[in-house]
Parts: sequence; C-alpha cells; structure tokens
Amino acid sequence: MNRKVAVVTGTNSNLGLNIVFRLIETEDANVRLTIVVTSRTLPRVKEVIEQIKDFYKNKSKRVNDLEIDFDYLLVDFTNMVSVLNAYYDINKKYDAINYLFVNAAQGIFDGIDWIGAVKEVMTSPLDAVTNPTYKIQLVGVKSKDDMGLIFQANVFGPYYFITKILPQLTKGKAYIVWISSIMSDPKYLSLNDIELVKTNASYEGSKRLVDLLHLATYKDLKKLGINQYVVQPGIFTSQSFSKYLNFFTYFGMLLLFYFARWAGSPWHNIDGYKAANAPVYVTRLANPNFEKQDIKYGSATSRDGMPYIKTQEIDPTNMSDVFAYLQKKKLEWDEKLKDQITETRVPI
Ligand SMILES: NC(=O)C1=CN([C@@H]2O[C@H](COP(=O)(O)OP(=O)(O)OC[C@H]3O[C@@H](n4cnc5c(N)ncnc54)[C@H](OP(=O)(O)O)[C@@H]3O)[C@@H](O)[C@H]2O)C=CC1
Ligand SMILES: CC(C)=CCC[C@@H](C)[C@H]1CC[C@H]2C3=C(CC[C@]12C)[C@@]1(C)CCC(=O)[C@@H](C)[C@@H]1CC3
Repeated sequence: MNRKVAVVTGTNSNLGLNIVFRLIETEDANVRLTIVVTSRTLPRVKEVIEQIKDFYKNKSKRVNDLEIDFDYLLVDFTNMVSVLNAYYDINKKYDAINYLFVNAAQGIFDGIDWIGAVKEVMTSPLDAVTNPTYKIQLVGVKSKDDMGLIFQANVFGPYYFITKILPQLTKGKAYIVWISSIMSDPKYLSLNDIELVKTNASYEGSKRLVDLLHLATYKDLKKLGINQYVVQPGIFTSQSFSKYLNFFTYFGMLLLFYFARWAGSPWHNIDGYKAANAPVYVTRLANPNFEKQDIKYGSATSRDGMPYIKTQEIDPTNMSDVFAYLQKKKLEWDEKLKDQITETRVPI
C-alpha cells in the first residue's frame, strides 16, 4: 500500500476540516493516508480527529480502497520554540511529507464597528460582505518573540517551519498549498512595515505577504520536485468571526452572503466544503507541468450554487524586498535557536 502523509495546519477550522474531507474523497486508491492534524491544543486535535473519522466511515465511500490513520502536531506559530519542536517532531517521525496545507492563520480582530457595518450595508451591501472595512483590528501587537504577531503567525512561523522540513517535503515530492485571501491587495503592505505592526489591516497585509512569498519561492521549490501553489477560499462561515455575532446578526450575515452570490459575486462560497475546492484542486487535479503557478487559484460558486475554480493574477511588486527580509529573519532565528534542542542522553 502506497503511503502518503498530509500535514494540515489549523486542521480544526472550517476550511482545514473540509480540506481533509476533499483529500479523502479524491486521494488515489490503495493509499494509506496519514493525516497529521495540527493545533495549539490537544482537545482540538481530539475533536477534529473524531469529525474526520465520522466523515471517512459514514460519508466518504472510501472505506474499501483508502486507509487513513492519524498523527498530531501541537504547534503555535507565534512561538518559535514551538515551531522548532514541531520540526523536531516531524523530523523524528517522517522521512517524506506529500502534502502541506498552510491553512492556520489568525487576525487580531477586536470586534466590529457596527455603525460602520450598517452604513456599509445600507450603501453597498455587496461590498460590505466582500471587502468589509468595519472589522476592528488591533495595531502594534507583538509576539513574545518580539515579532509582529500576525506576521509571525500567518507568514514567518509557517515559512520557517517549511524551511526546516524541506528534506521531508523534497523526499515526498510534496504539494505545498498556502491559503491566502481575496483581501490581499498590494495596498495592505508597506515595505516600511513588513512585520505589520503599524497597520490597522495586519490580517490583509499578512495575506499579501503570503502571495509574495509564494511568487518568490515556487520556482526554486519546483527544482526540488515540490509543487507550491497559492489559493484563496473565497468567503465562508468561520468560528473566528461567528463569535462576534448573535442569532440575528449571524443570519443577517448569511442572508447578505446569499444576496451577494445571487448578485453575481463568485466568492461567496458560504460553506467550508465549497471553500476547500481550490486548495485540493491544485494538489489533486492540476497538472503541475501545465498549470500555471504564478497565479492564485480561487474557490468560486456560481449564482445557482455550482462550485468552480476562478484564477487571479498576483501583482509581484515588492516581492524581492519581502523575500530578502524573510530570508534575513530566518538566518537570525537559525542563530537564536541553534542550541535550543540538544541531545541530552549522552552515552556513559
Ligand atoms: N473565513 C473566511 O471567510 C476566509 C478565511 N480565509 C483563510 O482560510 C484559513 C482558514 O480560515 P477559517 O476556517 O476561517 O479558520 P479559523 O479562523 O476558524 O481558525 C483558524 C485556525 O488556525 C489555527 N491557528 C490560529 N492561530 C494559530 C497559531 N498562532 N498557531 C497555530 N495555529 C493557529 C487555529 O488552530 P487551533 O485553534 O486549533 O490551534 C484554527 O484552527 C485561514 O488561513 C484564513 O485566513 C481566507 C479567506 C476567507
Ligand atoms: C453585516 C452583518 C449583518 C454582520 C457582520 C458580518 C461580518 C462578521 C462578516 C461579513 C463579511 C465577512 C468577511 C470576513 C470576516 C467576517 C465578515 C466581516 C473576512 C474579512 C474574513 C477573512 C477574509 O479573508 C476575508 C476575505 C473575509 C471578507 C468577508
């Protein structure tokens, strides 16, 4: 039985879970697929493994020709020692990784400007739920590692992890899939604030960094046999923003999402399964020798609810400066962490 290993960061998110569901549905037959669940906490690992088991046994129709098993990785990308430990874990257990979905991300949202939200909905309902400006993001938040928190969580932490497990990704001729967003316009990133500590749009800025990091690295990764893509899942319901909503505003949001789809928005996928279309498409159905990698693959849904893939160009402006910054930061952390994990069992 051919063994494959899939690492999905932030597995216990709406998108992470549905990426795993779609991978189970589309993986080759006669494969033993090891799903490495990642989370910051063990309870969320256990919770998501039970959900995946239920899908596999009761919904997937793959019980007879696909074996799955599980592993887990506790990692917090805002903590570099945690990232190093995650690398150490992978390095001890696996010599090859076949899929890495860089799905985990966070925002430092501090609620919603409801007056602003009502104004935007009244003046431009489609824009209000496609390109919202009324979510409040804290400014200047740094991690304990003294980096911009969102820069580290969504970009540098995962990038550093990738550089450490490159041997496993190379051996597995892996697909690396970065999850970006439609809100990653160049306007969200300034070269004077690459760590996103001065901006009030650090989440959007981090997704711009993801786009540029992908453009800067996919060609060299290709030389190692690794196929990297950047995708965006459109817009879908998520635990991270549902916590700001009550019964009325949640259903008001859903109503606006369906209105947006009816009004012609391709991006209102609304459910996580539709949102997970593009992340799995690029790993399972795209032919890496023909499909372009310098574009962003988006999960889209038509007015009548049919899912499809819609691509977008990526503006490469500032790619080299951003990548140089990340490479320099990597060398800094290689030095800082070089004695962090040492063999303590010294033979007598
Ligand atoms: N929802 C939407 O409409 C859109 C979402 N996206 C992107 O899709 C992806 C998934 O989004 P969604 O399903 O809403 O996810 P959620 O925001 O609901 O969950 C985020 C996930 O990321 C993990 N995570 C957050 N911070 C960290 C950290 N510091 N270290 C490690 N893991 C972390 C969490 O894991 P745990 O808590 O288990 O540790 C959680 O599983 C994200 O990259 C998001 O930016 C893009 C466009 C639109
Ligand atoms: C207006 C009403 C009745 C409720 C507020 C709903 C908002 C919480 C919700 C509407 C559009 C959503 C949205 C995102 C977060 C939650 C909303 C603002 C994102 C910013 C999530 C992350 C992304 O990558 C963007 C593409 C999303 C854009 C839409």
